[in-house]
Amino acid sequence: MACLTQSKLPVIDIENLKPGTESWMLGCHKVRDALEEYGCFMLVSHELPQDFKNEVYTNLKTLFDLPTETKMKNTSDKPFHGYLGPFHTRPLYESMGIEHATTLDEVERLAKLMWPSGNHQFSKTMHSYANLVSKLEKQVRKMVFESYGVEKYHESFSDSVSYVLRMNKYRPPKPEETNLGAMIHTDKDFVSILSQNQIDGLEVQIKDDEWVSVEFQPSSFVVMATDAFMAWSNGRIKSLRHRVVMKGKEDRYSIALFSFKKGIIQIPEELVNEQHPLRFKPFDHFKFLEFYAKGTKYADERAIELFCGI
Ligand SMILES: O=C(O)CCC(=O)C(=O)O
Ligand SMILES: [Fe+2]
Repeated sequence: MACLTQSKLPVIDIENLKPGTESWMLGCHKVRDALEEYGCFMLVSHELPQDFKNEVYTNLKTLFDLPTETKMKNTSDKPFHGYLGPFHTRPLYESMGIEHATTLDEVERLAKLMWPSGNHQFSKTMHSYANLVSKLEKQVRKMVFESYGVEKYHESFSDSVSYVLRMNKYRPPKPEETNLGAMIHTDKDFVSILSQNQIDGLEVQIKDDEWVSVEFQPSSFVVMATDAFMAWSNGRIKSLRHRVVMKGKEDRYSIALFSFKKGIIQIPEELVNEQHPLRFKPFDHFKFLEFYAKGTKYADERAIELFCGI
């Protein structure tokens, strides 16, 4: 049985670091070390003041309080991009995706589907949130690229990134029901950045058999490495296994910003050498998502090994 501890994850403040300075480079190495060793870290950001966070989560509650038929109107050609309702294997969970959430028109498109005359407050708030977090995502990626000495690939990579904002709600279990909100999995995007309302429930596997329950610090996000980030790093970065376990009697809300690279992800040749022979073939990120959605054997990092491992 896995042992559960409350030990803290690395906490890294990446604000006010200027590229080119010594403190920036130190930060780059801290971020990379955390992702290699833990597959995640707690990112402190003062750009998420409590008032704004309250507004974001008030809007989330309004969204999930809508009738199921309304929420189901949000569909997408891409797997895991639309509305996902409760399911017999995960009865506590429902989730709504916004594709290209950093574009106001796209957030308004969802709002018009949900409310007859749109919802200006919702659109404005969620669009600001997506933009704020996408800046953090871009900075984290830049810092990792720099730490590996492959920053020359960062700009063109960023030009082909698209973001999905995935809003999640977990209700507490009824007696006799499972308390598992989300089963053990690794994420399939590139970098995931997660925040939550005040209800904890996220658990991460930091060593082979050690599960840690995450206590979010005020004004913080959890940054998670994914299968695609692991493959890009030629296996150096750890794809984080995680799950959600509901403990209390209150609803839990969380929001993940997922980055996807349109087209092919190449493993930088600089990351291949004698100690690190090439482990993954170049792969199409959205094709990997489709492969996973069709139902592979594994919900964890073994999925990408099957898809493009050497
Ligand atoms: O709600 C959480 O804390 C985790 C969500 C998650 O793992 C996901 O959306 O992939
Ligand atoms: Fe996840």
